Amino acid sequence: VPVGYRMPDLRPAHWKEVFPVANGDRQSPIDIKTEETKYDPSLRPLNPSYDPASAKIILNNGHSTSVEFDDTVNKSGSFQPNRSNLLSEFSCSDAEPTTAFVLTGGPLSGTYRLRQIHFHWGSNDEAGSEHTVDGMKYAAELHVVHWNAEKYSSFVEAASQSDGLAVMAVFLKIGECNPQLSKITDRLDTIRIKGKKALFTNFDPRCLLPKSLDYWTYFGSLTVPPLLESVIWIVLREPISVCSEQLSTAEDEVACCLLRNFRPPQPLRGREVRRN
Ligand SMILES: NS(=O)(=O)c1ccc(S(=O)(=O)NCc2cccs2)s1
Ligand SMILES: [Zn+2]
Repeated sequence: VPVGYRMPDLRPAHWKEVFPVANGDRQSPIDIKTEETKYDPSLRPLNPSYDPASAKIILNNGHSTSVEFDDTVNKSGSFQPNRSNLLSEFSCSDAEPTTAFVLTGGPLSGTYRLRQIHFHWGSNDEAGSEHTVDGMKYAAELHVVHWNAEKYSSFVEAASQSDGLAVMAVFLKIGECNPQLSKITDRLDTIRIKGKKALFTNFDPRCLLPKSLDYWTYFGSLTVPPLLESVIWIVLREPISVCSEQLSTAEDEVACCLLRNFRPPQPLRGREVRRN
């Protein structure tokens, strides 16, 4: 390390020194005050449909564990379904096998393509989620990251546009063990150190979603640097369950870099939180 080089302080309170947008007026996460959310009849049902074969790798990127998907299919949908590549027996829902991996409906206009999923957790079962509900923290939070592939030609371009990204957030609460989640936590030992990645496919994120897809939605930002204010947040109201062992596996396996990777709630700055 060069003499005199001062490692930047990576704690959330110092991010504004490197990313001034941290003090912006549409930062995430937020505390969702349920009494102040507004019912909006124009909000449509969410329609996630994912192709399990588009899952590619599991990655420890230093601040979270993520599953990366192949989001390069061109607009014409060159992927042709057939028995062998649909692996529908891997699907957890009786939904029709799909050839896309997109999120449509909800508050979105257009088609948002799946890019990656990742988790935020804490060092114990009491804290870990980024969004809170009436001040209550969940044990962890899953983020399903999509980008507006209809309007923009790449994820990085979309990430700098106000309607570029759509992230579906799912709360994890301590309860029954979650066999779908085990497909990920059982692989964490293969990516123990930062930057490590491993093959990971035949995974349908729909299997991690709760029964109800009712949601709150608001305009916000990435919750990690570069904190870009380009995210339409869709927070599912029903949590999924995870057992302590699964969460402690995650914390133990990759505790080195991920012990506490959740940003505290940010000022609402007059924004509205709508519900369907
Ligand atoms: N917690 S969250 O859902 O807000 C995310 C954190 C990281 C995300 S990313 O992997 O999509 N990279 C985001 C980008 C990096 C550079 C340009 S955009 S999304
Ligand atoms: Zn996240």
